[in-house]
Amino acid sequence: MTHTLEELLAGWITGQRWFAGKSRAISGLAVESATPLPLRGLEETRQSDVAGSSRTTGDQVSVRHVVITVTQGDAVDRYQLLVGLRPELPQRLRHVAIGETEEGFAYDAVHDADVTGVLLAAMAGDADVGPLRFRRMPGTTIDTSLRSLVLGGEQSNTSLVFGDAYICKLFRKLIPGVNPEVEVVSALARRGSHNIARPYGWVETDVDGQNTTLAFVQEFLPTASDGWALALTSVRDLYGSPPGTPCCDAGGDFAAESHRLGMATAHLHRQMADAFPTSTIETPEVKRMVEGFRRRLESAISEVPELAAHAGVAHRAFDRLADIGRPITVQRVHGDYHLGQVMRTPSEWVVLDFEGEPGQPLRERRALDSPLRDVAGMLRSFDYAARHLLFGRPDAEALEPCAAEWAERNRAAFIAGYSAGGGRIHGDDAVVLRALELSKAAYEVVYEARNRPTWLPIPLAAFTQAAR
Ligand SMILES: Nc1ncnc2c1ncn2[C@@H]1O[C@H](COP(=O)(O)OP(=O)(O)O)[C@@H](O)[C@H]1O
Ligand SMILES: O=P(O)(O)O[C@H]1O[C@H](CO)[C@@H](O[C@H]2O[C@H](CO)[C@@H](O)[C@H](O)[C@H]2O)[C@H](O)[C@H]1O
Repeated sequence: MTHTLEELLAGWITGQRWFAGKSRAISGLAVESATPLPLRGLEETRQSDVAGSSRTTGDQVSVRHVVITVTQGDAVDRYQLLVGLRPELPQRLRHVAIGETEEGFAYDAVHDADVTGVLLAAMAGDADVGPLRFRRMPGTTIDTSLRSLVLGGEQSNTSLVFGDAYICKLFRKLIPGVNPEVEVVSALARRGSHNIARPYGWVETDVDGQNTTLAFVQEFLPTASDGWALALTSVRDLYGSPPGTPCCDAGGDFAAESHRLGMATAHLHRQMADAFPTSTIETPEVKRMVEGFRRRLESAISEVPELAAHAGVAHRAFDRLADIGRPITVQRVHGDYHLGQVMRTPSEWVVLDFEGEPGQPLRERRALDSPLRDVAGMLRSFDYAARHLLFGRPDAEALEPCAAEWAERNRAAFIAGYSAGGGRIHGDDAVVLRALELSKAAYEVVYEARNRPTWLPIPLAAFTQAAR
């Protein structure tokens, strides 16, 4: 029996890791637009590029870019999909089937390397396809012959890696407006920054009358390792060393890398300050910012009541910031800075994912903020790296001082690197940093409670440490 695409999608979408509304029932799902993508051009490119290849797209395959609206109670969210249609689904695509429609078998075409090249081809040609605008970054050329694989392990977006040259991130949930990632990375690329992955192009359309980013293609860094994995290797080395070994003597000390990362962060902040407006906020605005921190804390407590026991230390830190009595410099920042967002290439630290904190409104994610917000984010991340590996270890309590020492050593190295790179941290900036760290920890408490409850002790420990 065949179904409409809407009926099929309502069942299928709840099983997708990027679908943000898993906890609520779907009361309506509608296809807002379905734009056929031009595979014929792709086929011609492929056939000339890959002579003798069996990878033909064939006339019987079609792919549509589909925007759906999903209604859940009062909330109406938009998501984008690439829906493929084939008369029959080959074995390799059965795991991504959506279901049988009158037009054929529908499937999630991001997994179909025979057709995803259309994204690169359209971008290379600066094509307008119905309401979709594919754009190539001026000054770049795009190899349209590469085949894609979906990167595993993602949550809110889907990334396709083409060959080992490009990574194309599809922003699944559509938030009207230009994605900060495209905005920031493009601006930094124009300034010749070495600390970003080179942008190649993007896809945009109008949503609610606003130019809205659908996808972004950047250089893929095939030989780079992410900061989180590197830091964990260092922590593992330390925990595997004979008891009493100081961090600096354990194999795999990370402090020199943390220092370099601090320098790279300062350079990036300088480049962002050059590329976008900067300002200062005076006492009334500082107080308003602090009120925002308090609201975040209260809302975190309502979701995770055990945080209430730690509210005192946070409020004291917020009071000190409210009374700082001097203006605070603000600029565009990364906004969700942590070790999983940075990659070490053989020559540089490269920073990814300039989207800001997921779930925050676009206006807030683009707002000018203290660059120390990013410093605070990374400091929290060192704490996470040190403590995460204590979970489930019988000797966790004995290792606790090691964890604290590793985190402190790397936090200090990062701050020293940040200053050496020209980042401003002195005098009472410690007051700003502390408040920002505890506000971030409150965000993390909610993040962990919702996503990884077993990790909740990590951000909670930030409050006990601050009380010491
Ligand atoms: N340019 C890149 N080169 C290599 N790997 C990348 C690149 N961009 C992202 N990745 C990998 O994909 C992961 C998720 O990327 P990210 O931009 O943080 O996506 P998300 O917004 O879904 O968190 C990163 O942790 C990294 O492992
Ligand atoms: O990378 P995302 O933009 O999806 O960020 C979200 O997920 C992060 C977890 O992957 C989360 O980061 C927290 O966990 C990290 C370890 O996994 C740790 O290094 C970070 O310091 C900690 O905040 C991030 O907060 C969230 O927005």
